[in-house]
This record gives sequence, C-alpha cells and structure tokens, in this order.
Amino acid sequence: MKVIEVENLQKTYRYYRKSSGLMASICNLWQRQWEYKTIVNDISFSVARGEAVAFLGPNGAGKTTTMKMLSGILHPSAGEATVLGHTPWLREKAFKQRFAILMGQKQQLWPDLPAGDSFELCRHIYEIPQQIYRQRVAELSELLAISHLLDIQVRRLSLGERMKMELIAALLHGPELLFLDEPTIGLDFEAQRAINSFLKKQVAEQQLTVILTSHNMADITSLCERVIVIQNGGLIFDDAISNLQPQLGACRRIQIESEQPMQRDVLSQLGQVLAFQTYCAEIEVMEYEVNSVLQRLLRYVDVKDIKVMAQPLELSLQQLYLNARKIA
Ligand SMILES: Nc1ncnc2c1ncn2[C@@H]1O[C@H](COP(=O)(O)OP(=O)(O)OP(=O)(O)O)[C@@H](O)[C@H]1O
Repeated sequence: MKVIEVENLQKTYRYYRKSSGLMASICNLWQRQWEYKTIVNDISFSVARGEAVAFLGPNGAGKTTTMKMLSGILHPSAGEATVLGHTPWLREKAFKQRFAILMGQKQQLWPDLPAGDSFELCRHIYEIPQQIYRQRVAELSELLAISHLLDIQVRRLSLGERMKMELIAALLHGPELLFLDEPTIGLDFEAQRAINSFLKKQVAEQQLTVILTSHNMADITSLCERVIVIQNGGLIFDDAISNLQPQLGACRRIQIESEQPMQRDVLSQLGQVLAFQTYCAEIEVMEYEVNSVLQRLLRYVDVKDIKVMAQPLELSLQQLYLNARKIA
C-alpha cells in the first residue's frame, strides 16, 4: 500500500528584492520588482507503508520545502500529491490525526511547561483516549529512558532530552507517517544513537513510515534502506542506498600499516594516495581493482596490517551531486 504518491510536484516562490535605505523602502511600496524562484521542480516518487526513506540533497536543494508540501504546511505551485489517501494541503482533520512532523531546528513543546503538561495538551488536541495516552507516555518515555524528566520544565532539559520529549509528543497520537527534518542536529553521539535505535524499533514494530532529512550519515545508514536525492529542486536519485555506489563506480579505501618505511611514489602507482605517513597510508582504488592492488601491495610493501573499506556515504553523495551538476 502506498502511503505517499507524488506526481510532478513543483513549488515556485514569488518574492521581491528590496534595496537597503529609507528611499528604497518607500519606492518599494509603489514599485515592486517581482522575481520567481523554482525550489521544487517537477518531482515524482512514491513511498510504501513501513518504508524509511532518506530524503537528501545539498543545502537549499528543496528538501524542507517538499516536506512542508507533503505535510500540508505549504501549497504547491503545480503537481499532485496524495499522502495517506489525503491531499495534504487541504489540511483535513482526519489527515492531521495520521501523521507527525518533527523538525530538529524547531521547538514544538512549550519551554516553560514540563513536557508532561504539553503531552496533556496533545492528548486534548488529538482526542487520545485517556488509557491509550497513559500507556503511550509510559512506553515511549521508558524506551527513551526519560520517564524521570516528565515533570521538569522543557527549558531546563538538555538538547538531547528535549529532542526525546519532542519525539514522544510527535508519536503520542500514533501517527502512521513521520516526517523527520534533522532530528539529531546538535546532539552528542550517545543521544543520536538512542534516538536512531528508538526510531528503528518503531519502524520495525509499528510499521511506521518515515521520511528523513538529515546531513548526518549515521541517521541515514542506521534507519533507511532507500534514498531519494534532490538537487536544485530536481530528483537525481531514487534507489536503495546500496545502489548509490555501484551507479557511481564504487571505490574502496585501503588502509595499510607497514613494518618498513613506505615510498609514497610506489603507493601512488597503485591508487590515489589519500593519507601518507612513513609507516601507514590510505589509498583509494576502484572496486574492481582491489584484488590486483592487494597482490601488488603485498609484493612491494612489508605489510603489517591491511584494511579494505567501502567509500563513506557522504563521499558517494558528493560525487552524485557533482555528476548531476556536470550533466545539468
Ligand atoms: N519564502 C521563500 N521565498 C523565497 N525563497 C525561499 C523561501 N523559502 C525558502 N526559499 C528558498 O528555497 C530554497 C530551498 O529551501 P529548503 O529549506 O527547502 O532547502 P533544504 O534542502 O531543506 O536546505 P537545508 O539542507 O539547508 O535545510 C533555499 O534556497 C531558500 O532560500
């Protein structure tokens, strides 16, 4: 069953440029020079129930704008979208009951109230039956290990604790679809891990559908198997993460530790030298060359230890952005 279906979605903003100074401000009241900027350009994709999809792209690519359209915050300029069987921008009550949006940069809980009070407010807004509400708060706060903090004002919580509270608030009404925009921004490694493993459990056990936007590769690899990439508002990739590298011509990194001093020249004949110190180095080679490079390495270098690693995801993405720019 499809939870999201998007066809030729487009968003163009109309805005005017304003020169600085009082005179320019006065002139602007009569004479405005309108400009148009297409932020999301004709994108189409669909997402099935229970899928966790990473929605990626460089800064300003149009990710948040797309999420805002799919959650009904923004009206598109053209195109169609059906989310959980609803047209999102009609903002029907039945639709609002079935999804949640969580933005790491925006605080949705009342800072002066304890999170528990804000949850009560959510209970009233979403008309959650008392028993189900109590059960969910207990379950979710226990899973995130913050049951003891429910009575503390939100502004007194750490960033990680606040984010966990925000997650509970988003999940209280049992949404089937969750839009996550940079959920772990600014969080330390431990808090990131706790939130990611919690989300993974929700996806696996509750068949929660997740659309995740993040610049943190750990969020993406721990939760999503599929990735949609947009650049300059256009869709440039939609496939399994594991297919991102093959499409680009996958690279491998070889880390070498040597018993004897190594020669940089020798290594540069085998691959691209990424790091070099006398006794350890890292080179990058194409995946299909790995076997022959390893054989030659063992011949020329007195190897103490050797590690072959996949290219980091962020590099694959960078390469994808570059390739798309060249084609455009
Ligand atoms: N109201 C607006 N009027 C004009 N341009 C806008 C408006 N809102 C957003 N933009 C522009 O739309 C572009 C895309 O913004 P958006 O927030 O969707 O990007 P993003 O992919 O989420 O980026 P980031 O990764 O930096 O969060 C940006 O260049 C931004 O300046």
